[in-house]
Amino acid sequence: MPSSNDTALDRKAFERRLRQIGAERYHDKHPFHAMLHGGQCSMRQVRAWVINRYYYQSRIPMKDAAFLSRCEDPDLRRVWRRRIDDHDGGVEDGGGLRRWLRLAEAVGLDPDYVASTSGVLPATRFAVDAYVRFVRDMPLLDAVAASLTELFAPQIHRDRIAGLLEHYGFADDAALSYFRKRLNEAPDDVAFGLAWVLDHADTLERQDAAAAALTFKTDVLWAQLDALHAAYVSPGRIAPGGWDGREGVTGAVDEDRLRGAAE
Ligand SMILES: O=C(O)c1cc(C(=O)O)c2c(n1)C(=O)C(=O)c1cc(C(=O)O)[nH]c1-2
Repeated sequence: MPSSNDTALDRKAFERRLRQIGAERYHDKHPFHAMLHGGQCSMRQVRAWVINRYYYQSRIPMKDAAFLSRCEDPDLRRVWRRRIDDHDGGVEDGGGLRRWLRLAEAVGLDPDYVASTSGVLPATRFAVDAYVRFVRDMPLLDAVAASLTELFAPQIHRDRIAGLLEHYGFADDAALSYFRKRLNEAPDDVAFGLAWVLDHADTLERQDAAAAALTFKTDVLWAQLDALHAAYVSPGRIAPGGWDGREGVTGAVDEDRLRGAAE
């Protein structure tokens, strides 16, 4: 929402404006997350989330590469390039993407199937691709501001670790290593990104643009969960091309053990 006068907010007030967007719109408020963290998801629903969310993960380093390709400031590039490393990692150990595939294995999915991204819902693709395009095409301020949903991510990662450990038999340290690692990585990213946005959004017009970018990003995240919920919870209408609940499920998984405490 644009401010009511044409004077830029001071840093503290503008930061409050940004945080308010998260308080109202971040996807931790989506009913799918309540189901997931509360142990109400079936293994089919957990797997659908793992498959679709991988698409988001896989595009994050691509959007960061798009960002770097447009960035003329070596100091900004030096800080930003670490984000690609966080997700892609080195040849031996891999990074966040490989850790996500460990989660895929733990829930009884073939990691190659998940990495192929076939079975991703069309609406998930549209939402995530829109984020990559946004970062490629919009001013750098908007692109950095869009990444600031990560301000709100550590709490959702903590809730997820606790909720999955409590409710699902598949959850252990290896399966959840993606989220634990993000708890260390995200705070540095977000401290830098927030300071950069506060420094550069020095007119009301820029503050409005940054707030709109962050709002857009909350839509990207929310739309992914809406797609998942409509396909695999209610009304259960899977778009053509969406995962059918069987493909990529590894043969010898003991469903009861994976579901564990949630049964
Ligand atoms: O689990 C989540 O809810 C969640 C949310 C977000 C986010 O807010 O965009 C990110 C992540 N996780 C995440 O793990 C991650 O690496 C990440 C990078 C970015 C970004 O926009 O650059 N967001 C997020």
